[in-house]
Amino acid sequence: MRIAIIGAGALGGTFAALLSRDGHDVTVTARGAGLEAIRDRGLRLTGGYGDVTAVVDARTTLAETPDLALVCTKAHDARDAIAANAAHLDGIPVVVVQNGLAGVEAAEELLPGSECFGALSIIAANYTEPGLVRVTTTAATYLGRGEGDVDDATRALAEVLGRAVPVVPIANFRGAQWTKLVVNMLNALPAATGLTVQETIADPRTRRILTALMRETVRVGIARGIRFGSIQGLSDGRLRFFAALPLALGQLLPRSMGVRMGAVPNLGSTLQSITRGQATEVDFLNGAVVGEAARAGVEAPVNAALTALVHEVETSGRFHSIDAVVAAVGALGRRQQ
Ligand SMILES: NC(=O)C1=CN([C@@H]2O[C@H](COP(=O)(O)OP(=O)(O)OC[C@H]3O[C@@H](n4cnc5c(N)ncnc54)[C@H](OP(=O)(O)O)[C@@H]3O)[C@@H](O)[C@H]2O)C=CC1
Ligand SMILES: CC(C)(CO)C(=O)C(=O)O
Repeated sequence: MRIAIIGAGALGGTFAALLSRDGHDVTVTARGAGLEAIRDRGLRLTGGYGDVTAVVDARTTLAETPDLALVCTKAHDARDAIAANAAHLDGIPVVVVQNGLAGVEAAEELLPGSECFGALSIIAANYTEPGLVRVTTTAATYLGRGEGDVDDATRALAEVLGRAVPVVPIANFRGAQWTKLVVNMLNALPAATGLTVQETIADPRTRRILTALMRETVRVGIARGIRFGSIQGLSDGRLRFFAALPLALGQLLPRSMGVRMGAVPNLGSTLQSITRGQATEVDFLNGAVVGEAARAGVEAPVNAALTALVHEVETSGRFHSIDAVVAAVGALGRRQQ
């Protein structure tokens, strides 16, 4: 199959290399140093899925219409990247591989002739240097669309992609985006402090704030009438139970996520943007929780505080100490026993 990957960074690079290894004819779009490196040395993947050097067609925008495309940019770059390639994307199936709640709707709006799907990946991939990606945790990617059952098109697509990388078709994709949003509460604290995800879970002070972030997100989802979709053992029932627990007990949730993630240090995709001096997706993650809370007429103070802290790091280039983060959000967390 001719498959295009729009945005060959950490996850896009992972999918491009693994789909190329599976025999597909892969084109990637990239820019700057990434584009140069992929053209010069191929797309290099290392870590959990083995070592692959994929020779792929790399360009700034597509020159031909592929059979299938995966949009793998960060959320804030997705609209521009889709628009720049719309002439060759509109009409073909498009999978938006993206965290947050907004990705699939944006693609549907910009590509009215396409069938659009969403993919929620639990893979942890580190864009180590231009053109080089290291997979630090292997895990499933969940594919779906809408709120209903798995349809035939989703099942067929999952089968094609699943030959290259583990892909699970899921029902209630919309609800699963919310479940992934809860998982992505792992991202902001590393971006605010420079700690890895594992260090964030290990430290009792950051783990407590992380639990408060996750619990607040589930409570906002409930206030918005969301039925959480099942991914990675997290179901609607389990999340509702978690949201009712006191913070001390709720900490079992991030702890179990840390165990699944394993020991290879994971920066998370938001801290990776910071280390590259780029804008982050925080407005689409913690910021989205704040926006959804406002729509439900409730508050999300811990998510609001973390959104502000990450924006401060984006601007100053300096991480906050754990003590400073505790001072900024600790009082909020303590109020929410
Ligand atoms: N990394 C991970 O482990 C995981 C990430 N995710 C999610 O997957 C999505 C992608 O994240 P991730 O792979 O980490 O992001 P990256 O920033 O590593 O990769 C995105 C790539 O897209 C490129 N890009 C952006 N706009 C364009 C454009 N217009 N044309 C061509 N290339 C473009 C970027 O280039 P440049 O470098 O120049 O900005 C970058 O290389 C996010 O929503 C993230 O939250 C989900 C699970 C795990
Ligand atoms: C699952 C996790 C936390 C993997 O790193 C992720 O989605 C991200 O980094 O954005």
